[in-house]
Amino acid sequence: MADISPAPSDTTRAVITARGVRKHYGAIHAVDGVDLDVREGELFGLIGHNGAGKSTLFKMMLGLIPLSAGEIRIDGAPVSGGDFRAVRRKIGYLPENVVLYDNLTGLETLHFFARLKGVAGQNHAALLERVGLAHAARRRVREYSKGMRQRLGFAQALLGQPRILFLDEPTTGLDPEAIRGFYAILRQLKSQGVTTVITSHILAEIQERVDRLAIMAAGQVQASGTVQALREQMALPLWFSVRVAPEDFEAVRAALGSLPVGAIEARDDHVAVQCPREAKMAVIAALAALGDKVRDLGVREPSLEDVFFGFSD
Ligand SMILES: Nc1ncnc2c1ncn2[C@@H]1O[C@H](COP(=O)(O)OP(=O)(O)OP(=O)(O)O)[C@@H](O)[C@H]1O
Repeated sequence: MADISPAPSDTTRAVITARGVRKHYGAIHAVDGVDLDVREGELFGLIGHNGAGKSTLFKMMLGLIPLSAGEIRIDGAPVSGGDFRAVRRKIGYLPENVVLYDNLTGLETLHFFARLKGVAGQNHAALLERVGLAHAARRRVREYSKGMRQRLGFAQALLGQPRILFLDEPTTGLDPEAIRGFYAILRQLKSQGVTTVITSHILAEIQERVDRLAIMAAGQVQASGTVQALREQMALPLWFSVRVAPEDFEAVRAALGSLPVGAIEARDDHVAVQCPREAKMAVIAALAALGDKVRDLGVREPSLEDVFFGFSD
């Protein structure tokens, strides 16, 4: 399901800023000079190979581990400064491996985390219902499935109605329906101005849903922007799928003969045409001139996976 709410404009204030951020563990440069701005109300994706530095960057943004160099500000406050305590209360965090206590029920878990976070006055039963766990509120976590644990982890991140959410691989273990429900909640939160940073390895899931994203590799941001901007920056070709009768395959070739298209491959009931973005409209015009011979036409944009491999390899 595509996110149809508008992306925050370029002028929206940055809630998270990172400048020259580094984290070294001895000789390992886990994060190696990251500059990043995340705007208020934005749903921002952070993607990268295993070990690219995403979780380390998250932990620094949360003030959980010190920076080796650089500066991160959340809501204007440096994460290493005294003012960050107050900002910390506005942040919700779902770690990659959320630690839950098997002997507690779902409700008790939320009470426990609420005390730990110092937030009171929230209806925990309603929060469990929001993440689809109302039926399991009084069951012990030891009886929870992987997806239920993940939902409970998400619920704890939402305690205290945070304005900024850091979610590290939040959809791991969720079934497709739960993933939809999860993003529906993120959209609601976004409409209330909540800023969310999310990591995921499931690129197909993230590409339709984030406003902007950053691709990390070897501790650095290789590229950032909207999925469409990254596609254009990579100048990856599109693919047309032109459905025609086999006897008309040659007519398609001939119609495209003078255009700067790439591969033209005849398949079962269609011709696949690789096309640079700038030739897209000329190709459509040439195919339209074939009239009824063209029975159907599809265009496949490069996927986020194509873009990802282009930037991260
Ligand atoms: N406490 C630590 N001590 C030493 N090296 C570490 C530590 N934490 C992370 N690293 C190293 O830093 C690099 C980045 O790790 P990080 O966990 O940030 O990657 P990631 O992008 O979150 O990976 P994944 O997608 O697998 O979760 C890796 O090489 C990792 O081994």
